[in-house]
Amino acid sequence: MRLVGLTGGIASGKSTVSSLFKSAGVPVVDADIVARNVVQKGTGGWKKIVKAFGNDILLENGDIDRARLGQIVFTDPEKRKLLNRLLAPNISFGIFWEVVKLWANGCTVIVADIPLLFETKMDRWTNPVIVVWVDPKTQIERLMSRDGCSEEQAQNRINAQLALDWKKSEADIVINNSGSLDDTKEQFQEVLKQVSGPLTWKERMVSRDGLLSIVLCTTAGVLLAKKNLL
Ligand SMILES: CC(C)(COP(=O)(O)OP(=O)(O)OC[C@H]1O[C@@H](n2cnc3c(N)ncnc32)[C@H](O)[C@@H]1O)[C@@H](O)C(=O)NCCC(=O)NCCS
Ligand SMILES: Nc1ncnc2c1ncn2[C@@H]1O[C@H](COP(=O)(O)OP(=O)(O)OP(=O)(O)O)[C@@H](O)[C@H]1O
Repeated sequence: MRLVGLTGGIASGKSTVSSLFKSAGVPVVDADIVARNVVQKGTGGWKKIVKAFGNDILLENGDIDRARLGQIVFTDPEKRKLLNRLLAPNISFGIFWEVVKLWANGCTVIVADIPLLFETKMDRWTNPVIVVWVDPKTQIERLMSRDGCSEEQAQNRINAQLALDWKKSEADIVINNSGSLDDTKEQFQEVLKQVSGPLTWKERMVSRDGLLSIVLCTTAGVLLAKKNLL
């Protein structure tokens, strides 16, 4: 199985590229969705947040007030570290579980869209790593326009992550999303070819069918050896 890492900076275009993967039939695990699910009302993640940040962090219906929590953690690095530390195990396990489900269904190429792939060192699990890059001016403009936030708020969010240029330097594949959507789609076609190329023998071994073959061959080998010995 090939687990492709897809990352970048906030509003650099990860979701845009992951939609292209989905349209091409490649399954995507979305860490932002996992991160939302693990803090649903009553879950372990929700309890940890309420304990650490107090009842003030809740909306009237008991859900986490994401806008409020965002305001806190994107302006206070210590609070952000605390939130990250609390949720990291839940999020990594959630991502792992989504991958296992796809693996069990026989998927051989899976994309993991993880904004904090490098920050959480999850890049160790993925190969290749795709970084969706955008120039700083376009990034801040798109972020402000999508989230309706001020330049200062947008900059705080950008500063909460490792520098996008550094991520670019660590990437196996870079998609430059500073231009038009068509431009990105064109680059994507090349990336898709690379990512869906033939699996290496190691990747074949860890795919579901590869592992099943190993188990079957080993069992057959043991049975044959036993028969010969008797
Ligand atoms: C702070 C929260 C409540 C803000 O919620 P909101 O709905 O406004 O944003 P959303 O979850 O859609 O995230 C938008 C983007 O913000 C960035 N981001 C989110 N959390 C973080 C973080 N802890 N540090 C840096 N950037 C972050 C990512 O690029 C993400 O794609 C929320 O992002 C959260 O709970 N974050 C902690 C969980 C986490 O680490 N998520 C990232 C998954 S790897
Ligand atoms: N090539 C493009 N041209 C114009 N707008 C774009 C392009 N790519 C993305 N956008 C817009 O920029 C915004 C950010 O893109 P997107 O949501 O894909 O980023 P993201 O990296 O997934 O963000 P986040 O880190 O917050 O999850 C969106 O409003 C999207 O529609």
